[in-house]
Amino acid sequence: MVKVAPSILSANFAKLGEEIRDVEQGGADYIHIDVMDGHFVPNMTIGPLVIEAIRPITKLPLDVHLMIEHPDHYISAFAKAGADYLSVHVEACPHLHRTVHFIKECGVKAGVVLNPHTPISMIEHIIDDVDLVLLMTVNPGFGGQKFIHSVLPKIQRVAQLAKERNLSIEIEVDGGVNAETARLCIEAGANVLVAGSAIYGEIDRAAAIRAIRGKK
Ligand SMILES: O=C(CO)[C@H](O)[C@H](O)COP(=O)(O)O
Ligand SMILES: [Co+2]
Repeated sequence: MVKVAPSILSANFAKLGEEIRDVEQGGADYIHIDVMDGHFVPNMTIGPLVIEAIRPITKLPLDVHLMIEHPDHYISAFAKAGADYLSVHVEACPHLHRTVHFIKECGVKAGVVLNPHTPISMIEHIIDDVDLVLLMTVNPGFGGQKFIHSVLPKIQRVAQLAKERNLSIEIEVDGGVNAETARLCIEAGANVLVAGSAIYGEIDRAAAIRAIRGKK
């Protein structure tokens, strides 16, 4: 079953509540929230306060993508704010095992994220402990970028690892996802598709979500 996670990065922040309700009514499965610190990535977005404000306005799980240095310092704040999934970049976590287990101790599902150039071998010894693997198909920091096709074999490799080890993890893809690239990701084995501009750039968000899911 393919899930769609609209990224609010491309939403109108002046009416964020309405923008979230719109995609919930349009059939979204998760709300994807991009947290950027201006250090790990060259852009700044939102913190726990905004997540706390969003929490009561939707029943959907909040899928929080941390693009920040020293994520351990902020994990409990994001957990208290109402995150359902907290995903950290392996490139930002020298003690990834500790970080993943700290997320779980905070009562939140744990995800690990790989930049386009980062090999799957980086998560071979942690994949059994996580709930979600997120593969970046753009270099993180901005919405509206072009999908990097060379990540597709990495999706296949994660799907293969999950099968070999009998893991029921979410395999999520983020960056440049539209109806056409979504199809390639699903074929490669992804089951959660993040999309910002391809959903919030359209007037009919329900139709955009259906198109990404591969339904008319
Ligand atoms: O993590 C992200 C960027 O770092 C965003 O989730 C992603 O870019 C979504 O935007 P789009 O679908 O427009 O590429
Ligand atoms: Co993201």
